[in-house]
Amino acid sequence: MPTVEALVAGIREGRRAAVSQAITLVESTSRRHRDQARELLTELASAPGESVRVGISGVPGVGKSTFIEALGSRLTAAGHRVGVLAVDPSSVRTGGSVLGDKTRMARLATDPHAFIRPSPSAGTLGGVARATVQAMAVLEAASYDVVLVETVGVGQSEVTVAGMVDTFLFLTLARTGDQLQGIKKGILEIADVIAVNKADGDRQQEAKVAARDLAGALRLVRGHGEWAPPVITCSALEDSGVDDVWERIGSHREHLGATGLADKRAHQQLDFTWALVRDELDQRLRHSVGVRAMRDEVRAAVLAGELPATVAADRILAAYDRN
Ligand SMILES: Nc1nc2c(ncn2[C@@H]2O[C@H](COP(=O)(O)OP(=O)(O)OP(=O)(O)O)[C@@H](O)[C@H]2O)c(=O)[nH]1
Repeated sequence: MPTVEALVAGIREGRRAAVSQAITLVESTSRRHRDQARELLTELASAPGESVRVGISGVPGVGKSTFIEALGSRLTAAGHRVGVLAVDPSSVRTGGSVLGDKTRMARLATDPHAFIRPSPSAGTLGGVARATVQAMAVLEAASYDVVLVETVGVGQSEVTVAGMVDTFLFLTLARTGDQLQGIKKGILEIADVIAVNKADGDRQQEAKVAARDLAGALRLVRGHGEWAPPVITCSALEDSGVDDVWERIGSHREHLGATGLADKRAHQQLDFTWALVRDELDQRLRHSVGVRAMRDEVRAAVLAGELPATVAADRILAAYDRN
């Protein structure tokens, strides 16, 4: 691993190897690497790059990779530098595929103006989020002016990604029957733009109907005066409507305005600060010598019904504090 100084220089020149090594560094959980990563990010922060941060989510098979390939290729053709990151905290990969898998974005993977990085496999969502936010800073310092963060439509990962991007795009499919059944209410609350994908062939009409239904449902969820997330249709496979989605992302940005965007990012930083603190405390608790020494005993006592949870928790905390 090169020195932090060399990495910073390489990143500023936009050299891929340096970007890649820096991301490996920020993904590492070793103490020494964490210290180096902190030093690196402090250096990079002195020249913050301005970028468009977009989260992209949807259930496995909705077409996220295909969509990112289509959108990313359009953007690089238009002169942008595009970074693609992924947040996938599940140990068992969704549908067997790795998010951010380069083989599924073949064109973008060989595009000199794009940088794709699969999700770090590090266990907890907090750990993955931490690495991703830092990887985003590395990409921005290397002049990637659009960063796309892919995540799956399961669990907490969408909320986490929504907390690190400017605009959150939710990809969905037209389904027969109850269109909204498969869509969690929470998603409608965090989505800024919704696109019904696979609107091609004989599915176009169905997709339009689904988009209209969804737009109706959204009106019930969102209050007056708030940003009304547009619901549009697209086909990532045929690359139709993808430009429209990008335009809507731009509209959302305009709606935020410069101060709105700065404010949103500042609050994200604050939330992230506390998330990091919680994550670190959790790590310390796990590695606490005092807690380790009594963990098995407490476990057995709680399982046997001999120790109430409240008392057990107090004992664990006392052991941690004594450390
Ligand atoms: N007809 C049609 N098929 C599509 C479209 N977009 C993606 N597909 C197909 O849907 C399948 C899944 O696409 P992916 O892009 O791998 O989907 P994904 O959401 O990234 O999937 P996971 O990584 O498993 O979560 C592939 O066979 C694609 O070719 C589209 O716009 N129209």
